Amino acid sequence: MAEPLLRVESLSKAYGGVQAVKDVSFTLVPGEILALIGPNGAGKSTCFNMVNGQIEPSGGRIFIDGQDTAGMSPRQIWRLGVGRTFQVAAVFSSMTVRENVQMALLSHENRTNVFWRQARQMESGKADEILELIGMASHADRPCAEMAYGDVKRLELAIALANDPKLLLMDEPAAGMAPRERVELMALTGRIARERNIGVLFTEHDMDVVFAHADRLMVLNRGELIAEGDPEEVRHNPQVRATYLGEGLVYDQAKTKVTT
Ligand SMILES: Nc1ncnc2c1ncn2[C@@H]1O[C@H](COP(=O)(O)OP(=O)(O)OP(=O)(O)O)[C@@H](O)[C@H]1O
Repeated sequence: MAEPLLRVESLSKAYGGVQAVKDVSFTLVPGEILALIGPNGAGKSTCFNMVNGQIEPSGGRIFIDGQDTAGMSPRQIWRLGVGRTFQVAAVFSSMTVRENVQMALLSHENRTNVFWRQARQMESGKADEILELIGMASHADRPCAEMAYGDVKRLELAIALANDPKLLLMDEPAAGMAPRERVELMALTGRIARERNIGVLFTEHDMDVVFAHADRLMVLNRGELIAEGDPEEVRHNPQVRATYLGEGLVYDQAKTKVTT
């Protein structure tokens, strides 16, 4: 069988006496949208940050495209073709939309040392292609400081795409966005991921976003993977229902609305 894009084997992380992640294993194939969900403190961010190299695992192994990432820095992992977006959008607000994407492209090619005057001329065609892809071509010359938060989050997706990722890690991509914008951002991400065969691993608290856009879900509780499957399987899993009901969350109301 072909090597999955991401293979996680028996991943664990302990902080002193706190076992944040326990023996978690899963795979992700190209073009697949995989959501990692769970109540607060379940271990989602810890898992995520082990995959992107920010946290060193206490045990287990992570393979990206068959390559063991043990001992690699976040930069080395990024170079394997791993793009990421953050809970709080990270863009240069003093630059325009196009300049932000140009910087990301130059960074991908290790050319951020060129003078900015020169850099402005470089990669503008490719930057415009990416902006076209995410529907922001008409915003190219706008300073980021003037943009609405939803547009900044879309730009962040463009920056992650500049690295030509095989794997995209999205930590609560919809946090802080209006409900309609959240659904639109994930629909856009899903479309691009399927078109370009990019595997996406994302964490999200908004169950509308998760159930509408994930191909597959994994549920963590107290560091352990308690369920895995397609949205319908996970929705009807008794252990998952008990976990979420314990948190005061009900997610099977009309249109998978979350109420707390
Ligand atoms: N640096 C740290 N030192 C000690 N304990 C930590 C540290 N980081 C996380 N933890 C603990 O590990 C557990 C998992 O935390 P983590 O942030 O991964 O959960 P999460 O599912 O991402 O939560 P949230 O949804 O609230 O972001 C929690 O009990 C948390 O308190």
